[in-house]
Amino acid sequence: MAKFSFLSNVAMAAAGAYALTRYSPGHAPIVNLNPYSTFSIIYSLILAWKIVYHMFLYPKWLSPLNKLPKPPAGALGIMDSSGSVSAPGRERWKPCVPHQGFLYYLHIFNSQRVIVASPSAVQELCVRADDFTKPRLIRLLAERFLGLGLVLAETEQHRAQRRVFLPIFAPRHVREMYPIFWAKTREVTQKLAGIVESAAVQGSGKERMAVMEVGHWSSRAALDIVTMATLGKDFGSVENENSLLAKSYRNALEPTRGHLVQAMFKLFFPSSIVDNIPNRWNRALAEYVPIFRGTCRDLLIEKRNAASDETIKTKGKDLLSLCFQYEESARANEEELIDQLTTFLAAGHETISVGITWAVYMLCLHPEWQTLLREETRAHFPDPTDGAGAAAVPDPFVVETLPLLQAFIHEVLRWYPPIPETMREPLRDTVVDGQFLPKGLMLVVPIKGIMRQETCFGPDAAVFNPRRWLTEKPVEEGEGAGGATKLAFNSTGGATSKYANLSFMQGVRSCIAMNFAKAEMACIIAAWVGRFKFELEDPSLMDEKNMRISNGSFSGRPANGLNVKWGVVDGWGTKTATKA
Ligand code: HEM
Repeated sequence: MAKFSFLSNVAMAAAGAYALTRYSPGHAPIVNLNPYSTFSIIYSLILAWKIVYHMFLYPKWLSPLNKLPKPPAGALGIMDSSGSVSAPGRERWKPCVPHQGFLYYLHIFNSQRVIVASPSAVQELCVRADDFTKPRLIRLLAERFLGLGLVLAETEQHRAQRRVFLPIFAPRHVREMYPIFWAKTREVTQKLAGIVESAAVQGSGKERMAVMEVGHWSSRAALDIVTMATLGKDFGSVENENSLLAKSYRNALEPTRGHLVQAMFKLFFPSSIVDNIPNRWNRALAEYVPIFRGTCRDLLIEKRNAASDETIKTKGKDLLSLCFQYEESARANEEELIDQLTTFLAAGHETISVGITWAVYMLCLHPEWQTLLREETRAHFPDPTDGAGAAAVPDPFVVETLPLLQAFIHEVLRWYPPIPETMREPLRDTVVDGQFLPKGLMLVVPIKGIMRQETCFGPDAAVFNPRRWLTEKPVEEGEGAGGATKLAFNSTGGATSKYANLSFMQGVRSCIAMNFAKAEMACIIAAWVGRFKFELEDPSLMDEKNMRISNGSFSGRPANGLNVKWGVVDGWGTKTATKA
């Protein structure tokens, strides 16, 4: 894209115009034109040549990548936005195209892209993290609100940040967060149960069901949990959907197709121009990003003032304390600390909300799993709607090993990974798995496509089957009868390689909060399936082919939301729980 640089074109045209009018006026493109017109003509010719060369000649005929297998369908025209290159499209056609781990296609404006589709090639991208950075497009899309936090930082800066922030997501520390997960889970579950009950009172009362959009509620709960767990502050989004933080997040940070298109424009034109176009995305960013970042700034100041005791700043494991440690070790300034806070809020909110939404969709498609999970979770979780049970918290060690719940969550994350694809860009010309990849090429890792390939998850990879995460194990002595077996969770799911299991990616750029995410999802899904039964409002969605998936942001979620009929299931029974 650097070849398209706006400034270099202007400079070349200006130099050409100057040279022609100054030294050879008789040979200016059209005799007697003034320098401005000469400049315009030369500029147009440069642009036209670059467009023809970079958009047609090179990608379609001259690029060495052209020899790689390609999508079988889809006219690769100037605006190549055919279905064959969309994320769901890729996943559909890939198994039909024989490949050696790499596929080539042309994206918008015929920009070249290579899909990295084999675990061994993905492994190289993960292991050689310093050679493959996040592409410029991703930085342009997210930098304005995330800054250079952990998601966007690269190489040495990334390593320094990751070292500092790892402890907050260590398994032991995540287990200490269960009271937070559970308190918010109780609050949202009680609120939803109340809505269902009042819908039943107002309606016929027979059905005791209410239609609610799953993503709306999972998003509110996830935002509160991530702010409580990382910033120690409840912004009350479950209580009030228009709470300041929820509203500013929705309006400024929620990724939309508009933001993506705007970021693409920045590949061709300077950010200072694109960011100042008077459109609704820029207006929203200008209005709400300062509110969001201002909230984070206030929290930092509050914590700094409160932490007069140096040990709180240097030994604490909460995010704010770690921010102070980062400030000291990396000599970071306040804006960089705010970058970290916004990064964690954004990365930890949308993904979980999307994961829970897909889990409820899968429960609707597979009602037998509602029954199985309800039985298991009611036996091991306290009743979240029991007003008197506020002090009871599920035991993290039990939750981590509950076979059915864990198997179900892992299969949902395999089948509908909240981040269905990611991208990388080689920092220099390189070779991966024997394939030459030029510097700056956009590499697409089709996380979802890979996890649905038979070569990665076995012959039934293209089927939703939580049982792939279960193994029969002999019952240990002291547990019961000799020779008997029990179901146990197995964490590989039968994947042929660690690098086939990519819901959270792998290596040093993998999700830093994987344990946190799984624990939070376990609490919410257990509480909801224990208390509610689910049915799709639109029965046509029982066929997954009718489910449209949004493709305009980092996460893949139901394009039109997920409206589900929620019904309260009475009873809960005795539960095993620890006291907080
Ligand atoms: C089910 C929920 C989640 C899923 C599926 C998920 C998935 C991922 C994936 C695939 C990546 C790698 C992205 C890439 O390389 O392009 C990633 C990175 C990251 N995630 Fe998550 N994530 C989840 C939840 C969370 C939560 C709750 C947080 C924070 C509280 C979080 C914070 C991050 C951060 C900071 C990174 C960047 C790590 C780095 O580059 O060192 N994620 N996540």
